[in-house]
Amino acid sequence: MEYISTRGKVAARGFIDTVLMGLADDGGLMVPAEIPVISPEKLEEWRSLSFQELFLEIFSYYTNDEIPYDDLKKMVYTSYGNFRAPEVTPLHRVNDSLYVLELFHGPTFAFKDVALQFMGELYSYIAKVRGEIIHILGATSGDTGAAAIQGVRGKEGIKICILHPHGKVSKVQELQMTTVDDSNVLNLSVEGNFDDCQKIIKELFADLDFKGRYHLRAINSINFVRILAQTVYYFHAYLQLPGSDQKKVNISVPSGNFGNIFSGFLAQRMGLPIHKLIIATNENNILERFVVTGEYKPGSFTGTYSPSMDIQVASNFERYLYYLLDEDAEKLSRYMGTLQSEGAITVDGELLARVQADFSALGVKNAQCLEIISKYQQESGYLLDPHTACGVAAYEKFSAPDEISIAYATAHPAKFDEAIALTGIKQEFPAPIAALFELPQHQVVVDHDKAEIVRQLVAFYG
Ligand SMILES: Cc1ncc(COP(=O)(O)O)c(C=O)c1O
Ligand SMILES: N[C@@H](CCOP(=O)(O)O)C(=O)O
Repeated sequence: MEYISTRGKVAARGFIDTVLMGLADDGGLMVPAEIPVISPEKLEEWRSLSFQELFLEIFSYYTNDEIPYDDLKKMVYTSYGNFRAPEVTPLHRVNDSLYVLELFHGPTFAFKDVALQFMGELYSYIAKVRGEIIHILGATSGDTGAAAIQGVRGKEGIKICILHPHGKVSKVQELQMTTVDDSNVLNLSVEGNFDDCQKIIKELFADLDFKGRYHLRAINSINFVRILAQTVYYFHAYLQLPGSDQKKVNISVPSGNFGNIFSGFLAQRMGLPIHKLIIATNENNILERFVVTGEYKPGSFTGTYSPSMDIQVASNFERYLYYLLDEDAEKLSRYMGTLQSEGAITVDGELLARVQADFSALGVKNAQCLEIISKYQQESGYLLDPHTACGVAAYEKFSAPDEISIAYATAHPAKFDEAIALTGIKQEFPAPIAALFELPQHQVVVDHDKAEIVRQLVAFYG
């Protein structure tokens, strides 16, 4: 398997070089040159596999044996050994037509742990085997940062710096990141929003001299391995679901940076028979507007009860656009140029019809988010986090009687008690979360100023 850039201007790379490159050197995103297709017979064989076994099967199509099987197996079993559920990502039945896939049983109680526990092991392996220096630079609206730090804290040969928007992450998210006192971790708390943080790190990755000199590596979903690791639970969820061989199966995905839903799009292209892929967003509804009208136009930033999805510029949208444009890198580059120069792009006619066949989308208002949390708590005793509640609201809008839906529970409700408390529901924090409130915090608050951030990075990476 070779990997190429959506913008078509980097030479094809292997698996490990693609991981190390992160953002493609031409400013695009790396994608597999060809998506492997899994036959229905093979899928049936996979029904009995554990999460870890499925992971190894799926990765075998992508890694070109650059990592010996036993080494990969060891990394996979280590990554998921500390999850609190033996199934890693268990399915919870809410009612006959709705299941919730609990993606929050990892160390930081959010879906990011699934890919980032593995990426921590992978980077550590690459540092040892290839002698590569791994200086991770990431941006977060709260969950990626916590999970990435947890995945690499204290690991030899790795340093990690995470930018988060100051005061715009939940208290638990902030504590998860800033109470880590390992010397290989730097938290920069940026006066700005997530889009500002993401813009700065993308500019630094695009500065090839800076990227090379300081060995910058990506953990955000611009890195293809994040996307690939997330496809595993699409397969696992579908194959675990009772009745998935008889009924149409929809998957509703709380979405912000478009990474999780893009993993679903990839799984679908690999042959997983997902019926509707549903994009659930909040009041930052750029993705809903795109699916409904064809216009992709970052708007003004709104703070919501689901802060991890407070994103206007969705990184992986470029990967989707590349496939929508039939893998035409020149056309894609023109569209991205227009987005840059005019602040918006529009698709219409046959292209828009294809977008609407690929996705359904709903932007959920704050009030509806809280109503859904209260409703499901009262009706079934199941407490949804605010992001998951957006996914459940979208399931309610788009599911038909002959279908089963899986809504992704992307975080544990304890991470977002500020919103849960507004419903009047009192929750008990799991012990590892409660313990965070006793620990000292380590972070540097910086202005939204690239030069200042660069000074911090140079001092940290050395
Ligand atoms: C809890 C939660 N739900 C949903 C999302 C959105 O996922 P994505 O950015 O992959 O679209 C995020 C952030 O990524 C998140 O942390
Ligand atoms: N919601 C995310 C934003 C970053 O997304 P990523 O998937 O590109 O890492 C977060 O929690 O930080």
